Amino acid sequence: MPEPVLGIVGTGRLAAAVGGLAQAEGHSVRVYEPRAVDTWRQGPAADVVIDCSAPAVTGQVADLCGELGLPLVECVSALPDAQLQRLRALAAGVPVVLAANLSLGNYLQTRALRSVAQVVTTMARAGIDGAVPEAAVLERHPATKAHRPSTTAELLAREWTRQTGADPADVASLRHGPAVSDHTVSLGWPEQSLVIGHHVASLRAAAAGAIGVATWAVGHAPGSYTVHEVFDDMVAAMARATGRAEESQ
Ligand SMILES: NC(=O)C1=CN([C@@H]2O[C@H](COP(=O)(O)OP(=O)(O)OC[C@H]3O[C@@H](n4cnc5c(N)ncnc54)[C@H](OP(=O)(O)O)[C@@H]3O)[C@@H](O)[C@H]2O)C=CC1
Ligand SMILES: O=C(O)C1=N[C@H](C(=O)O)C[C@H](O)C1
Repeated sequence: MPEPVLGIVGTGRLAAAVGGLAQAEGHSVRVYEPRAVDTWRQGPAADVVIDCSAPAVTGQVADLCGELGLPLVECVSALPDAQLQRLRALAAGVPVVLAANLSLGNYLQTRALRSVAQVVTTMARAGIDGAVPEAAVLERHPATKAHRPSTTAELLAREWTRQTGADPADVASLRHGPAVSDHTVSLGWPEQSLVIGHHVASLRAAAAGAIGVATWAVGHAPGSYTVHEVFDDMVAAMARATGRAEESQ
């Protein structure tokens, strides 16, 4: 099968990082300018769409993908419920990957957090008092970031709650400093603490994930996937290909 043409919606920082890396890796790219929707249906379509724009644009992106049957990698954060519902409806016909954080480090951070949560909840069920620590999430982005908290911070908090049944004590935001982001989960017991942190210095981290996930989405069945489900699937395929036991989730 020929390499898919990657459609990128956006002209900002993330779009530039995805487009720059895609071209450096030899992918064909079509840019969909978010303020020129009337041009989107002109010329040959892409094979998959990577939305790097803004919540105001997501409905039009979903319309395009629905009409042309194109898989969608949705990278925009802080989507309102109405947009998320629109994407769920779209997923009946095409693969839709919800990808609020595309970096490998966030995937590993989330898996590490889940692993810790599973151990301490097992200890708590066995009757060990105080096994489950108090959690807190702190995210930092530059002052230019549009909303707070980041969707990534909300997802880390939700993962902790899902695994332990306890909400983090706080999900806090800091707006200062350089690109791109820091996400820190602090776990505190009275006598000790554990910090699971992830620092991103370049949007190339997200761009690499976006290109891999978009390529995965082409040819996959319609449905709604999280980016971490896609990474799980990729890791399982690598484990099979290298003859190792499949990754346990
Ligand atoms: N999934 C991930 O790993 C990552 C996700 N993100 C998320 O991706 C999104 C984009 O981030 P970033 O590239 O830094 O943002 P930028 O502000 O640099 O770019 C946003 C893009 O959307 C366009 N846009 C914004 N508002 C509108 C509007 N109302 N109508 C039409 N077009 C609009 C902008 O056009 P114009 O310049 O003309 O305003 C620009 O092309 C954010 O939601 C961010 O949180 C960011 C990094 C990583
Ligand atoms: O705006 C950003 O830069 C980022 N936004 C995403 C989020 O809100 O979770 C992911 C990452 O933090 C970069």
